[in-house]
Amino acid sequence: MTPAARVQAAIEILDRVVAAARDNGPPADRIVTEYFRTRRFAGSKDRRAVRELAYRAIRACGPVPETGRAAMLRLARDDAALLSLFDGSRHAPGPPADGEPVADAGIAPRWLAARLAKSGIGGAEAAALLERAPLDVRVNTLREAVADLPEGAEKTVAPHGWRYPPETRIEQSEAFAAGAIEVQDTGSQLACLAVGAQPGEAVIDLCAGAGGKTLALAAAMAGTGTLLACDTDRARLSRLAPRAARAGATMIETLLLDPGRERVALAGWRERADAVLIDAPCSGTGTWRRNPEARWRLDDSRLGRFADVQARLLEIGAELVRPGGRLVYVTCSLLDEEGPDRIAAFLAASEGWRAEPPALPAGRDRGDGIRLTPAHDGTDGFFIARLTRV
Ligand SMILES: C[S@@+](CC[C@H](N)C(=O)[O-])C[C@H]1O[C@@H](n2cnc3c(N)ncnc32)[C@H](O)[C@@H]1O
Repeated sequence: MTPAARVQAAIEILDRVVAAARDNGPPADRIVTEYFRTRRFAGSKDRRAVRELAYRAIRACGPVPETGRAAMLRLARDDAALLSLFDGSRHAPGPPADGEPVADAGIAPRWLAARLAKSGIGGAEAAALLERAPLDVRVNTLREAVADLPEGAEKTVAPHGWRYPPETRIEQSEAFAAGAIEVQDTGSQLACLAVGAQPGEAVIDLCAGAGGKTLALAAAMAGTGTLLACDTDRARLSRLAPRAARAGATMIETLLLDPGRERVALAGWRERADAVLIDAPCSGTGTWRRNPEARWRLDDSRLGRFADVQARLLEIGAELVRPGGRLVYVTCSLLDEEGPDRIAAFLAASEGWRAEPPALPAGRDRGDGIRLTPAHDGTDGFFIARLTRV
């Protein structure tokens, strides 16, 4: 593909990303994969270049752009070489017309940028939300003897964490195939550390998804004790078993929950868990480095629904903790309404709980918990609170 044809391809992808943001369609990475499935002529260098261009344009636009072309023109405003490729030649985008719409720059749609600012995320903190994320891995202590760590890593602050440059193809390494390493952001590793899971304990991962954090808990527990992974999403939860097998985490049990009837399925666990992790569904404002188009999918009512689910999950999780046990609440959001405000409301409404923010090697206090941010900690954005049942 010529450089100009790559720009046109990125514009076509952006059109699909914009439509998907409006209609709750697939995420950008799936759109990119789909786009190339029917365009076999594009080589791997073309694909990488087109993908990179599309993501740069997504990051450059604050509000949802009108079209893919308007998004690309925003990027081209500050990039003369890119603008020169709008030349109307074969497979190239046509030259910009006078008065043609150009998307607005910014961190996020205005209302959302204002919410973040109210939560103390503005300026450099906000800009860092859109930087390219590094590639972090966690050495799986259940399997670490099986294969060497691939070269090129730097140690992170997480006890078993290492960092690679973003373009590293870690999934092709022997260590990955052998289950000796897991791809996991440092912030996510620290959220698991906050649980303080010990060998032999009974631990519940209430929102386990495909088990990213469950596997870290299993390693912290040295593969012993009881570890129950729950979720309401059958497809996600079903991805856990093969991952657990690869990681050598044989003690994990899974439990598919029926939304609204979680308490029924978990009745036998009341007041039995040493620790419950609630990695709650949230807006994901802390993970825009990886999914920058996610900021175009939020609105006020969606945020309100997240807050309701978070409050409910806190109540459900709290009932499972034994006296003296820990309840750890995590969101990958930097909005106070999904973090400190939820914990403050829970503590105000519930007796017998004490906030005990975990001692982590990164982060800053925020409300009754700890906040991690890309700018301050080099991690995805997280809020992590630990409560003890007294
Ligand atoms: C942030 S994700 C979890 C990510 C996962 N812990 C990991 O580390 O990869 C939140 C999860 O909560 C699940 N969820 C939503 N509502 C739930 C509910 N009522 N009970 C349990 N899980 C729920 C979603 O299906 C989603 O997988």
